[in-house]
Amino acid sequence: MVQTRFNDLSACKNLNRLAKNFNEDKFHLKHMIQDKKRLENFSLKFDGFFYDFSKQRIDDRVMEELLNLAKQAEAKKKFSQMISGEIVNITENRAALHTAARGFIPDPANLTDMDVMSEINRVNSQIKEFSAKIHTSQIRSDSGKSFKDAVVIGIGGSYLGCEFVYTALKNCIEPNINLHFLSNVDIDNFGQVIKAIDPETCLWIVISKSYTTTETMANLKQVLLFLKNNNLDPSSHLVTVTAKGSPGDNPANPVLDSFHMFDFIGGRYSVTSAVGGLPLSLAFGFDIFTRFLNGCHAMDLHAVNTPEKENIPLISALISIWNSNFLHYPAQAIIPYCSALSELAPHVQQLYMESLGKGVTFDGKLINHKTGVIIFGEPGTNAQHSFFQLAHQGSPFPVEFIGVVTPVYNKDQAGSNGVYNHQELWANMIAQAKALAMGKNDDNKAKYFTGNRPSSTLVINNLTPESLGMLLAFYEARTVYEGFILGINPFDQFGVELGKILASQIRDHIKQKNMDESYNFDSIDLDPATKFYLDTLFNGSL
Ligand SMILES: O=P(O)(O)OC[C@H]1O[C@](O)(CO)[C@@H](O)[C@@H]1O
Repeated sequence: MVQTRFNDLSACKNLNRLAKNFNEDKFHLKHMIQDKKRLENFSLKFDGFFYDFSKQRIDDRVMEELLNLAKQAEAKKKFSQMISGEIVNITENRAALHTAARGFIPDPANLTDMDVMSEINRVNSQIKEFSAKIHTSQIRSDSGKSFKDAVVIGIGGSYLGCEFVYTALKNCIEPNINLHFLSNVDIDNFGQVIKAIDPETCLWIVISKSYTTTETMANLKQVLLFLKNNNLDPSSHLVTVTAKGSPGDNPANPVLDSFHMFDFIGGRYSVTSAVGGLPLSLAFGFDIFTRFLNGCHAMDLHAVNTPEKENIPLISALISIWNSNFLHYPAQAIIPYCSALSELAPHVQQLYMESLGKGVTFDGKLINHKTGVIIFGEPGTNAQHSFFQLAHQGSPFPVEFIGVVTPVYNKDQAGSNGVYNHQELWANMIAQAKALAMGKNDDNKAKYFTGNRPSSTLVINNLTPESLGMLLAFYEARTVYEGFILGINPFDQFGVELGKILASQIRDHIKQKNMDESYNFDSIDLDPATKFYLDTLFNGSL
C-alpha cells in the first residue's frame, strides 16, 4: 500500500499556508480567547474528562484542515487496523495489541500464531491467584513471614508506566504491599532500595521481555547475591515477568513463579499487561487492577469509535502535530497540578519519544518532516518555581495542564490568603494558562511578556483506578494517532541499539583491564575524552 507522504498531503500544504498567518497580531491569543464561543467550540467532554484546547493557537480553518489531515492520513482506519490485530509494527512484523490486554478483542482472522485473548486471560488469572495467595499469606517468605514489600527490577517500559500508576493510586488507596523500583545499573540505586526493605519480607519481581537488558540483569545479579548473603532462597523470593522462551522463562530457573508478557505488546505500552498487572495487583489487589483496565478500555472505545471532531486523543494528536510541524515548537510540557501524577511525565516521555522519535516513514523512507518533539514535565505549582521563567519569556513551548477537581485529602483544608490549598493550586493553574496566552506589555522589556503561548487543559473529576486508566490510554492513543498521521511506525525502537553496542565495546576494554593490570588504554583506539574517563575510573580521581 503506497501512502502519500505527509508533506505531500493537500491538508499539509494548506496548513503550511495557514501557519504563516499565525504570526500576525490579529491571531494573537489575547484577542482570540475573548471570543465567548471559543471555549464551547474548542473543548470536548468524555466520561469525567474535560479537554479544553481553546488556548491553543488555532482557529476554525486550522481545525478544519487538521481534521482533513486526519482523514487524508486515514488515521482512524489505521487505529482500527491496529486494535483488530493487523501487522502495524512492520519493521518487526508484529501486531500492537496493548488494547487487547484490557479487553478489546482483536479480529481472530488477523491472529495466526497465538490465541491472544486466551493467553491474556490465562496470565491475568495467574496474577489474580498469585496476588491473592500473597495477600492471604498462603504464600510466605523463605523464613515463613508474610510479604510486606515488592521490588520491581526493570527499566524503561518495564517499570515507568507501573511507577506512574502506583504513585498515583497509592495517593488514594493504601497498598497491601509497598512497591519499590530498581531500574538503574548505578549500584547506589540498589543500595537505596535495600535500605527501604526487610530482606525476609521482600518479594523481587524481575520484569524484562528480553531477559537480556544489561541493567536489569546486573541488578538481578546483585539481588541474588543479596538473597544469598541473607540466607534466603531465591525460589521463595523471586518472580519473573518475561516473554515465553526468554532466558528468564526457564523452569530450571529457581523462581517462585513466572508470568508471561507478549511480543504483540511493546514495553512502553505494557502497563496493562503483566508488567503493570503483577506489581499493581500485589500492591492494591487484582480488583483494583481490573478497574484500572476498565478505565483504559473505556478510553480505547472512545478513541476507536468516536468521530474525529469529538475524539479527544485524535484532536490532541492533531494539535500536537500543528504545534510541532507547522508552528515549529520543539518541545511540549506536561504539567499536572496534582502531586499524585508526579511520575506521569517520565512515563509519557518514553511512550511518546520512543514511539515518535523516528527518522524513517513506516515504509522505510527517510523522514522529511518533524516527528516526535521533546516531552518533559513536573507537577505544578512546583514547575512555576523551576522552568516557567523560560515558558513565559524564553523560547516558547506548548504546555498541557492537568487539573484534578477533587483531591483525596480534605479538599476544604484551610489554606492561607482566605482560600483552601486546593483552591490556591487551581488559581495558579488557571493563571499560568492565562498568562501564557495573554502576556503583558511593559516599557521595561525585562518585564514584558509576549504571551501568545499555547496550552491545553485536561480536567479530571477525581483520581480513581478508572480515571487513571483513561488517562494512561489517552496518552497511548494520542501517541499512536500522532504516529499514524505522521506516517511512521510508533512501535519499534532501533534508536536504542547503537548506544548498547558502543557500551559493550567499552565494557570489553574495561573487562580486559580488570583481567590484566598492566593493560593501559593507550593501546586502543578511543577518543581522548573516553580514555580520560576510563583512566579516571581506574587510576585516579578528577
Ligand atoms: O523489557 P526489556 O526487554 O528489559 O526492555 C526494557 C526497555 O528497553 C527498551 O527496549 C529500550 O528502551 C524499551 O523499549 C523497553 O521497555
